[in-house]
Amino acid sequence: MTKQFRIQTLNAISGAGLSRFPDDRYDVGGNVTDPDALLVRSAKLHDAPIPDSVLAIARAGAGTNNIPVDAMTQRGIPVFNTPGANANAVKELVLAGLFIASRNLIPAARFAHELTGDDAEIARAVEAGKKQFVGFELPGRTLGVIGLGAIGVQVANAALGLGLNVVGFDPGISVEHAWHLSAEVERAESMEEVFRRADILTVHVPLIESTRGLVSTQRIALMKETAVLLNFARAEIVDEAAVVAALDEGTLGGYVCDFPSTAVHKHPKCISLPHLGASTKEAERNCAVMAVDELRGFLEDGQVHNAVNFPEAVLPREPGTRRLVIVNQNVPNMVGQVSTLVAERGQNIANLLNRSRGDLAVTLVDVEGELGEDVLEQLRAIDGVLSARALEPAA
Ligand SMILES: NC(=O)c1ccc[n+]([C@@H]2O[C@H](COP(=O)([O-])OP(=O)(O)OC[C@H]3O[C@@H](n4cnc5c(N)ncnc54)[C@H](O)[C@@H]3O)[C@@H](O)[C@H]2O)c1
Ligand SMILES: O=C(O)CC[C@@H](O)C(=O)O
Repeated sequence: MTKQFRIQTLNAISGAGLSRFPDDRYDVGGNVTDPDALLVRSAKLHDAPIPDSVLAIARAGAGTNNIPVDAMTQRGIPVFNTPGANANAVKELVLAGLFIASRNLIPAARFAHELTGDDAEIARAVEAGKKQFVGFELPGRTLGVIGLGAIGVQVANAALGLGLNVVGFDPGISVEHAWHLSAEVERAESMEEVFRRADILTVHVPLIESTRGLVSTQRIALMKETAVLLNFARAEIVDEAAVVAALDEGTLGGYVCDFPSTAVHKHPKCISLPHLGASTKEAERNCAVMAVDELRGFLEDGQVHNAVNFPEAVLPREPGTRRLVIVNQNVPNMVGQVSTLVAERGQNIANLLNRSRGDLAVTLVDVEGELGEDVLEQLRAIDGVLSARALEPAA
């Protein structure tokens, strides 16, 4: 039996999320063809053809740099992500990164793993060898945080609890995140100030053109020679060649990241983890649940919540009405043309919402009576309309 919606998953997605797609109406899986929506984690979509059937894409995670967002915007396709859903998991790994760096835990564990002999020989080797792993304590040191969004705020607040001084920089901090940031976090006047002052510096910005290579040769040159750089955001935010050069020259103390590469994974002053930031059961569940709910909201009701390229557009369904979901360019007279078209058919509009963001707008129109393919064709023919769908009355 053909089901109403088809969802193609391009990564392993937590069953806690997938089970929220009602089985009688959704076909879900990796082999689904002609999908209405794609559900991904880190799968790279830039070079993959995205079928014409796709109405929406959801990223079960924070970063959307693996998705061609601008091209999707041109096609009128919303790209959803799951803000904050994995922030605690990343915060915990960043804290682990702090301890890994401050106490030389990975080389120390490697040393212990390699010990040979009986217990007495091991005990002697331990006492002789441990001096090479002497670390430092955190209270009184300064953590620099660049990017105070869902993750950066949690990292900053937790670091205060460990006795660190925290200095942060984020010129675009949201009101919501500012509310959650401790007043004890000092606000830096510039990014360079953070690089200069940090004993440990951590980056929590998205990978976009303006943040690519943000940790550059010039900025690393501002850092203390003993400073440690943490990168649990994206590999490309850091100029790896510059980091390796600074580590080799002794002008940077260490690099802990979530992104192994040929440049760093075997370097004696680098620790890299295999992109584990969001890999907890809790984060995988939170992200999957949020992403599935966002897709269902859009497919079933035309609602837009947490899209990175679309305006928020949330309008409860008007009982008994059919809903037009129109994605259009944000230009004058779109709503006028849509409502005229409906009125000329002698149909009443029970409710209407028009929301815009940049060059794009979403128009939801709840209409009394039938809506056939003819009205959709007329809507799609309006200059500036990118897509139009009609939804049956809500169950
Ligand atoms: N390692 C992992 O598994 C993992 C998991 C989750 C997120 N991430 C990465 O971490 C990034 C941040 O996640 P988040 O949930 O905190 O996102 P977020 O959107 O809540 O926060 C990002 C913050 O960065 C700020 N920012 C942007 N450009 C900046 C700049 N040039 N200087 C200073 N601040 C800037 C923004 O204003 C925003 O407040 C994601 O985009 C993703 O790439 C990695
Ligand atoms: O899905 C993952 O494992 C990683 C997700 C992470 O990189 C993100 O941006 O949220």
